[in-house]
Amino acid sequence: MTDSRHYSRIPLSTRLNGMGIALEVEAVSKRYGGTVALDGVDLKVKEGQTVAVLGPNGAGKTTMLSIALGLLAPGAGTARVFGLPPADALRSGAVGVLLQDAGLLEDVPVGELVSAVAGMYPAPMPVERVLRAAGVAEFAGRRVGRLSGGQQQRVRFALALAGDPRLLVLDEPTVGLDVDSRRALWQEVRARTAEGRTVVFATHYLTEADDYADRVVLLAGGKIVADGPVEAVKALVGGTEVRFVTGGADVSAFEALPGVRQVHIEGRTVVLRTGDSDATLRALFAKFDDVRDVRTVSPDLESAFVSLTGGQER
Ligand SMILES: Nc1ncnc2c1ncn2[C@@H]1O[C@H](COP(=O)(O)OP(=O)(O)OP(=O)(O)O)[C@@H](O)[C@H]1O
Repeated sequence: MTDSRHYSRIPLSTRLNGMGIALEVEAVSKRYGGTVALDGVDLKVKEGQTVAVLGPNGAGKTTMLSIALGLLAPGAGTARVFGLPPADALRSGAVGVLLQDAGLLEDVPVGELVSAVAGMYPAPMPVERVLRAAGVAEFAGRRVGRLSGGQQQRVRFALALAGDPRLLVLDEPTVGLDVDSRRALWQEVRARTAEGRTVVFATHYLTEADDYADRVVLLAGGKIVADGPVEAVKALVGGTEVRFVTGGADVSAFEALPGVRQVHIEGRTVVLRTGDSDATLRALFAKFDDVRDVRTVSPDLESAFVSLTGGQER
C-alpha cells in the first residue's frame, strides 16, 4: 500500500516525471470589457518541445501565457502545467518564467537577487552557472536598478533559469538585448532543449521562431490560426514561387502550366505560385524557349505570418 505521508515528502519535481504534457490550456477565453483577448484557445505542449508563439500586437500571446501559468484567471477554460494546477507547478520549481516588463527589486545586487531566488527552489541551478548562462556574471555585484534595460532583461532571464526548470516560458525574451546577448540566450535555450527540457517563447522576431522552435503557434485576434512544425506553417501559404524573366507570352499561357495557382508580373519578371514546382518547371522549359534567370523561392515564415494573420501589424 502507498504510504501517503512518505509520498508527500517526495519533491514535487520528482512526482511530475513522465507526465508527457508540459503545458496545457483548454477552451480558454478572456475578455477585458469589450475586448476579446482570447477566444476559445486550446493548446497542448509536450515535454521536450520548443514552441514559438507568434502573432501581431494584441493577438493574445501574453494573455495566453499568463493564463497558462496561472498568473491571470481565465474568463472560461482551464490551464494545467505538468498535469497540475499551474500555481502548484510553479511553486515546485518545475517552471521558470520571463515575462515582459516584470518588475525587479532595484536595490539588491544582481548576484544576491539570483542567489535568493535560487534558494527558494528545491533543486536550483548553481548560482555561478546561472550568472554565466544568463550573461550577468560581469555585473553580479551591481545593484539591479543601476543596470541598463538590456542588462535588466538578462537578469530576468537569470531568474527564470535559477530553479533549473523543466519548462521555461519566455515572453519576448530578447527585447532590448544586443546581438551577443541574444546569441547567448538562445545558446542556453538550445542547451536546455538538447537535454529534453521544454521551452515556450513568444516573439516578434520570425527568424527566432525559424531558428529555434520546432513548432509554431500563430495567434491572431485571440484565436490560434496556425499550429504545427515550422515547415508546415510555411507551407500553409501555399506553394513555391517560381520567378523568371521572359521576352513575351501572356498571363493565360503561364496560368495553363501544371501546378500553377497564381500568376503576376513584376516589370519583366513573371512570378508564378505553384503547388508542384517540378512539374511547372518541366513544362515551362518545354514550352517557352526564351525563359531565363529562373529562380524558385520557398515561402518563408514572414509570408505565412502575413497571409495567416491578414497582414495585421506585428
Ligand atoms: N489589463 C488589460 N486591460 C485591458 N485590456 C487588456 C489588458 N491586457 C491585455 N489587454 C488587451 O487584450 C488583448 C491581448 O493582449 P496581449 O497583451 O495578450 O497581446 P500580445 O499578443 O501579447 O501583444 P504584444 O505583441 O503587443 O505584446 C489586446 O487587445 C490588449 O489590448
